[in-house]
Parts: sequence; structure tokens; C-alpha cells
Amino acid sequence: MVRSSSSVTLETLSDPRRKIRKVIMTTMGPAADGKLTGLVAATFTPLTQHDEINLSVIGPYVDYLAEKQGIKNIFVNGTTGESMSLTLSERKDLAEEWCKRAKGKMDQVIVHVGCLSLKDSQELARHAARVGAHAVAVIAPSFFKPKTADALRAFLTQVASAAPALPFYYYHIPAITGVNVSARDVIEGIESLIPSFRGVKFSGSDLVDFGQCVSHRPQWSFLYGLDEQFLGALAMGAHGAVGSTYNYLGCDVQQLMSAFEKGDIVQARKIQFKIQELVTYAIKLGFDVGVNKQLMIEI
Ligand SMILES: CC(=O)N[C@H](C=O)[C@@H](O)[C@H](O)[C@H](O)CO
Ligand SMILES: CC(=O)C(=O)O
Repeated sequence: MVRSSSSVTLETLSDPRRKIRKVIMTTMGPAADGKLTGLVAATFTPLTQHDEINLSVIGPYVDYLAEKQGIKNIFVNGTTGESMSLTLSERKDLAEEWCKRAKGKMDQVIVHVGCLSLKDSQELARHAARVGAHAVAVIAPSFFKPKTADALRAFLTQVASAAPALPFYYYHIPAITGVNVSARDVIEGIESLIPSFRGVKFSGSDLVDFGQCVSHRPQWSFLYGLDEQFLGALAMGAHGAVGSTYNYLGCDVQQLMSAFEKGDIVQARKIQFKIQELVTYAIKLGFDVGVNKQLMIEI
């Protein structure tokens, strides 16, 4: 199993030298109707030095995100969480621990349950509902790929049917899945198949597709997933963002959103440029989850 080489440890998460930054809440706070908005941190999976999942870090990790990064929502077992390299039982243990520890501290815990196997995805969706997740998200299967929007909708529909009471999000990440069906095509008529459908975590670079999703159903949540061009997505009407860098740049991006909302585009751009520089630097280091975990430790 290939997993990230560095792990987030209890010590690094509670390092007293870590600068305590002021938590800035923006007007993109929790919506009264439960609509998912604002920043969502895509959490890392803490591992021990022996490559076992390290559940003991999750409690302090939640506190750190809430208190030091102003994060109110988490997306667990996603790309950043290395879900596709974990076993089903590890994913279940992690989902349960995140939900337990986030109770009363986070507004929403979204559990990614996508797998190559439909049955595994359904099992994880049922489990997420049982352990108190607020929502589930599903990525397109990427070995035998759905070639049409219909085929992808059919897969998503069957997963959603295993947890019909939970809000459901499609996780669009074409660069990794190789499934290049536009998100706008995927969401066409999806509410009649998945009544619990609530939006898309959009980790593609195509802002035309993104804009067309937002304009099609502005009442759903369209959350952007390329942290380095979030400002472009905000201009297209993004309701928030899900990303790995919000683990350590949460406060900075809250400021970016506040600046955008106030119309201070120069300030918003300044913060976005900084994030672009950081991501470009990380790419030069061979940006993978291991490098990303290291950034969280060092920043
Ligand atoms: C592939 C991947 O991990 N994407 C993340 C979420 O979708 C992003 O948060 C990126 O880590 C981030 O945009 C930096 O490229
Ligand atoms: C960024 C994100 O959403 C993920 O890691 O799944």
C-alpha cells in the first residue's frame, strides 16, 4: 500500500510555538437551512510511524482546525485523506472517530465514501449515516470509468440510495479519476434520481463548467477544490471551498473571502497569489500528500 511518508503527530498539532492566529469569521458562516457554505478542510489521515491509522490525533486535530484555523466544516477520507489507499475498515474507523470528535465543534462532517466497488461505497455510505456524518460525497469510479453522464449518475444514485437521509455531494476531480464528463452534465436532472442531492465538490480547473453548475442550481452548494484558483471560482459564484491547504491556511483564506465579499479584490488577489506561490513551490518538491502534510507541520 502506498501512503504518505510523513504523518501529522500529536506533538506537531499542539506545538506551543505555533503562532496563534486570530480566527476571523466571515459572512459565509453556517446557513440556517444547513446549506454547506464557507471553508471546508479536507483532512489528512494521521498515521503512526508504522503506517497504521492514528485515531488519537483526531481529537486535537479537530480542536486545532476549529481554534487556530477558524474551520467549521471538514471533508474526511477524501483525496487528502488518502482514502483510496485505505482499507474499508480503516475508513470506517476514521469516519467514526472524526464524527465523534467533531460533535459540537464542527458544523458539518462530510464523509467521502467513493470506492471502485459500488457495494463497498454503499457499505461506507450506510456506515457514515450510522456514525452521524452530516453528508456523504462520492468520487467517480476510475478503473472501469463511466463514459457518460448517465452511467455516472447511475453509480451515484445507487450509492446515495444506501444513505437516503444524508445530503449527497458529487466529488468532481477529473484530473485524478480521468472521468472527463462535465459536472454540469452530471447534475442535469439528478434531483429526480437522488432527492438528497445537494451539490458538487468541484476539483476541476474548468471555470466555465463550474459557472454553469452554479447558474443551473444556485440553491445547491458548489464548493471549489483547487485552492490555488479559488478566487476565480468565487467570481463564478462559489458557495465555499473544500481543500487541503485550509488545514494550515484557513485564516488566510477566510480573509480572502472577506476581502472578496467587501469588494476588495486587490487584497483578495494578494492572498490568492501567496497561495499560488506556495502551491507552485510545493509542486517543485513533488507535491503529494506527504509533502502536503509536511507543509502543515512547518507552516
Ligand atoms: C488533488 C488534491 O489533493 N486536491 C485538493 C482537493 O481537491 C486540493 O486542495 C489541492 O491539494 C490544492 O488545491 C493544492 O493543489
Ligand atoms: C481537497 C479535497 O477535497 C480532498 O482532499 O478530497
